[in-house]
Order: sequence, then C-alpha cells, then structure tokens
Amino acid sequence: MAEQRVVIGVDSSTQSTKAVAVDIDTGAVVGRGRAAHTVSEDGGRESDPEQWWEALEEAVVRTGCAERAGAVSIAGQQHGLVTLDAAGAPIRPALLWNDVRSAPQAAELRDAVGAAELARRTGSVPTAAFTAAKWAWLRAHEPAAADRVAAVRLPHDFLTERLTGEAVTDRGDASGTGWWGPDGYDRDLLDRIGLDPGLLPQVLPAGARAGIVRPGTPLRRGMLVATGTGDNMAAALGLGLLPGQPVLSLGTSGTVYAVGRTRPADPSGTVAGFADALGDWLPLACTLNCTLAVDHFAALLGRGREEVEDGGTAVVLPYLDGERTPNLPAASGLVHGLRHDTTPGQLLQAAYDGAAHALLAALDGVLRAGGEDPADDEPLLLIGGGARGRAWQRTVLRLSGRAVQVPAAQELVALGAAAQAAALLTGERADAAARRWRTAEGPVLEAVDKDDDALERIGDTLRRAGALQGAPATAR
Ligand SMILES: Nc1ncnc2c1ncn2[C@@H]1O[C@H](COP(=O)(O)OP(=O)(O)O)[C@@H](O)[C@H]1O
Ligand SMILES: O=C(CO)[C@@H](O)[C@H](O)COP(=O)(O)O
Repeated sequence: MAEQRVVIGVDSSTQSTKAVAVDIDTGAVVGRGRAAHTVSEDGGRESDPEQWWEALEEAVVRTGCAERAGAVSIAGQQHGLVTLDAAGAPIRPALLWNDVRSAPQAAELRDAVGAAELARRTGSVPTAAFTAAKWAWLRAHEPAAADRVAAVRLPHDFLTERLTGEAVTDRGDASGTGWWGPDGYDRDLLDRIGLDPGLLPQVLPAGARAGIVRPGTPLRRGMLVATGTGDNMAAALGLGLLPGQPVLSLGTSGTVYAVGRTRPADPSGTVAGFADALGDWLPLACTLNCTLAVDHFAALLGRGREEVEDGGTAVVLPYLDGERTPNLPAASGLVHGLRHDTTPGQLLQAAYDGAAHALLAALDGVLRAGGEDPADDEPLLLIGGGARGRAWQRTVLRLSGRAVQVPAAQELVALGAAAQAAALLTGERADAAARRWRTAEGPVLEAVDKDDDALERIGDTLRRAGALQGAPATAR
C-alpha cells in the first residue's frame, strides 16, 4: 500500500490556534489540534506572541502528524503588530486587529495623505485595525519601546520565522499593514509613521517556500514550510474560492469577502482592498462585533444562543468593542425601540441582526470592488465558528435574501494553510488543491424573502445614533 502523504495547516487566530493534518491525495483530515489564547480586555486588545508559539507547538503535536508531515504552513489573524528585539523576543504584547486605541493615528494618516490617495496606493483607507496605525500609536505612547524594536512582524510572519529562522511574509497578509502596495513597501508612508523598512520581512511571491523547519521545534527538522498568509486569505484558499463567490465568516470578527480580478480601491474605506494569497485581490469588509458580542448579549439576557424569537421593533447595535464597519471606534452597544411587549428572544434576535447588518450591507460593494457582478446568483458561503449556529444561519438568510451554503468542512483557515503546504509538494496552486479536496461542499439553504423592514430599522437607528456613537464611550 502506498504511504499516506500528509501536510499540516495552522490557523493562529484571535481566540485560539487550530491545526489540521490533511491527506494530500484525498483531502481527508487525519488529525486535529487546538490550544486557546488569552486576549487582554482592559481597554486595549493585546496577546502575548510567546503564547501563540506555545499554542502552535501544542496544536501541531495534537494532530499526531508533527513527525511525519511533508510540509506545513501557518495562517494568522491579520494586522497585529508584533515587535521583536534583536534576539527575536517580543518587546511587548502584540497589539491586535480589534484594538481601537490606534483610531486617532489612523485618522491622522487619513487627514495627512487623503483617503483616496491611500486607497490608490495601498488598496485601503486605514482604520484603527491596520498595522500602520498601531505602529504610529506605539511611537506616540511608548517611544522607548518603539526605539528598541529590531523587527516588526505580523502574527503569521512571527510564527513562520520561529519555525524557519527566515524573515518573510506574503502579499495577502502584507496588504493589511497599510504600508504595502503592489510595488512593494511604500517608503513614503513608512517614513511618515517613522518605521524603518529594514525592520520588515521580505514579501515572497505566491506559492514560494518560506524555508525549512529548524531544529528544536515539535515538527520534524527539515520539513518544508510555505509562506502562510492572513486568516481571511487562507480561508479563501481553503474554500478553493473562484472570483465572484461571496463568503461570510462569523468568528471573533465578522468578515465578508470575495476573490476579485480587479484591484480594489474604495475611498470610503468600507471595503478594504486586500491582496489574496495568489495573484488576485480580496476586497473585504470587517466588523469587530460578531460571535462574541452576540454571545455576550445572550448571556446578559440569560438565554442560550438559539433562543431567539421573531417579531418586535427592537434594534440592537452590538458595538461592545467600538466598531470598524461602520467606522465608529468610540461606539458602545445601543438598544433602541423597546416596547412593553418586547421579549428577551426578540432582543437577542435584534443583536444577531445588528451584528450581521453592516456585513450584508457591504456585500454588493465588496463584489463590485473586485470587478465582480453582485447580481450573479452565487450562494453566500457561510464559514467560521458561528456558521453552524441555526440562529446565525436564519439571520443571514433573512438579511441577505441569498441562498446560503454551509461547507461541511470545518477550520477552513487551517485547511487553506494546509493547501499552501500541499502545493509545495504537488506543484499545484493552493486553491486548486482545496477544490480537489472538495472543501466547499455542504448543504445549500434556500433563499428567503429579504427582511427589508429590519434592515431599514437598523439603518435608520444607525443614522440617528450619530452623535452618541461618535463620542468616546470610555476613556481608553
Ligand atoms: N454553534 C455555534 N453557534 C454560534 N456561535 C458559535 C457556535 N460555535 C462556536 N461559535 C462561536 O464561534 C466563535 C469562534 O469562532 P472562530 O471562527 O473559531 O473564531 P476566531 O477564528 O476569531 O478565533 C466563538 O466566539 C463562539 O461563540
Ligand atoms: O481584521 C480582520 C480582517 O481585516 C480580522 O478578520 C482578523 O483577521 C481576525 O480574524 P479572526 O480571528 O476573527 O478570524
């Protein structure tokens, strides 16, 4: 019998690290591992990169394939600022994508350079999420720490470098920094925020090899390591996504995206013009308040996640972490439209609706930004931890008016990383490997009539909440 060929894909995302070991020939998942992360909650959002490394070690060992896999690749949460000293040790905890303290620095950059110019050069108008704003925050608030920095990395670059010793990244994750464009690093923008380009990793071409596993890790020494990428780019690979197929991901962040053939440049900032991990683009809109915010609401109401009820006039803007889409970093949660007959179940449903609203409102813009036609009747692919929740599925059906496909495969980010690893061994494109593995297959839920009344109520509340949501909610 021929020996089974296996690769490992890793997803180092906000709440945990997940690893999958995949049979290259069949796509069967032959091992899984998971280890949790800690995220600070006192004002900012920070995590210790050393904990990500330990979680990665634990998760890959748990797959049972750390010694026999042929290749490995690491995908990670986008945007996080990892600052290292000359020995490669973190100088301070990483500033995460959902830390809104850097909103003033993002606004300064937009004012200084102009939103349209930033979109033209980097594809995106930066919000607090972007690494450029985080570096500017560090320079302003912790100048002594910033002066000690010998290397700046994204979460997945940091982990790839720990594995290989190579200071490298890929175009997908680099496109979320706010200092990268199709011609490489933007020296003028780096200069404005006081970041030496010599501190940054080399951006490798799509499909390249990052290096090999060095001694002293739980993975076999000499194992091939692919470039890895940002988590949303990896999920696009993991689904074997073709241009124009929309995806809605329900995790700590909510994201909506599609592969596009045209380079996006949305001056309004709603659609970020990311690169994908191959040669195309990944226009994407992202919210800060998704599964965690709705779960928090359910806990406040003393109800289980699925205990929702239809009807009523309540509107919830569940902006517990501030918000990125719409760009309201100082916002807080807001409940409006309560009546004597409003039930707790209706209020919970309103929290789901409020969390899904901005993502679905951005969907057509995402498709157009990538040069694709929103009128095409492609089902919306629903992924991420929330995708299996029935209340989430019903909410997305009601507010999108589209058919929804729920892939049976789980951990699509880790599968996308595994597809990158497989591509190193087979010579395929990573997305082609995932299509061969049939990762996107799953039940299609039929479209229902769009709930325009609910969408209108939320949009109206949002418009009228203006001053309340723009003012600082708490001193951060
Ligand atoms: N059946 C479910 N219904 C709704 N939400 C769920 C369900 N299972 C998990 N979740 C949510 O999924 C989230 C984790 O999703 P995941 O995509 O793994 O997050 P991340 O990648 O951001 O770490 C958790 O916040 C959890 O509340
Ligand atoms: O900031 C973004 C996208 O721009 C987020 O999608 C992060 O990449 C975090 O992802 P999850 O941990 O929620 O998967």
